[in-house]
Amino acid sequence: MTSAQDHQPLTGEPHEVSRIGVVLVAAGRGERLGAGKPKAFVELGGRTLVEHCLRTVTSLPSGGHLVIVVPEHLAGETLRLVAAAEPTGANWEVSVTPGGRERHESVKFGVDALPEYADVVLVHDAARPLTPAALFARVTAEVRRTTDAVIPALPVVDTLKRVGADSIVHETVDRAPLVAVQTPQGFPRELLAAAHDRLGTGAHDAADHPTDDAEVVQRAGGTVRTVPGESLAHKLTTPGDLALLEALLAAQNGDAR
Ligand SMILES: Nc1ccn([C@@H]2O[C@H](COP(=O)(O)OP(=O)(O)OP(=O)(O)O)[C@@H](O)[C@H]2O)c(=O)n1
Ligand SMILES: C[C@](O)(CO)[C@H](O)COP(=O)(O)O
Repeated sequence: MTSAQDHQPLTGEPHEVSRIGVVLVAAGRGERLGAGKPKAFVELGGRTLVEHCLRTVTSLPSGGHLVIVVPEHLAGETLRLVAAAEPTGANWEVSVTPGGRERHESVKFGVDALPEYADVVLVHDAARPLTPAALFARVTAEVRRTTDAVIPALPVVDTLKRVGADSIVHETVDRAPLVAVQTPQGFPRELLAAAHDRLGTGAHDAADHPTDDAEVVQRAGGTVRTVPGESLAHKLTTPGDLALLEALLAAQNGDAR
């Protein structure tokens, strides 16, 4: 496992140095959205979330391998979406693999499906369909510079309160050291793979599920750094987020005209 202390540059043959692995996790059920279908296959501006992410990732000039992790029964549909996607000219291979019951299992299956050459791996939620390509590039550059785990983060802007089960406010929480984190989260491949191997895919107590890969790496002793996140990387979780993302997309399209 690449430890946090190693700090060796990630090098290899010239062709291999720049190509990355991206795991797009899209195998969730989308229960909080309640759209009647898995969230990653919901449409935003006429395209599924999977298609939005596919277009962004395959526009990245590094090239590499994108593995899309989906519910098993939607693997065929996903392959059709990939086949129908406009070519980007970048050097990307795309594959599709079935996910697991929990997010961390889906990530592990995705990492296992990547080719050997992918020495840097980005894990991205399909639920963040408008994430700009610049954020993928920012995270990748910081992983290569530091050989640590790197996650995008935004400052928390609301006043925060700790509330009891009785709805009574107990205290105001100092927000200064708190951030809200996003994806893509980037890792030296060996660090991520070893941390997921250590966690395993067996049944875990629901309260003990890591909600992101940075947590998986931290549990294995790795260092996690932050880079500035992007408001466009907003996550689709509830129906209210869909309206917000539609508005962001419309503003983006308006800007492009
Ligand atoms: N077993 C799972 C669970 C989640 N995900 C993916 O992880 C990302 C973040 O998860 P979340 O927003 O929690 O999505 P869902 O699990 O689909 O949502 P919910 O918890 O509301 O069911 C999503 O892109 C989702 O598709 C996954 O690939 N496999
Ligand atoms: C990974 C993640 O997107 C980071 O913000 C997020 O933690 C996953 O979704 P959840 O809503 O926390 O399950």
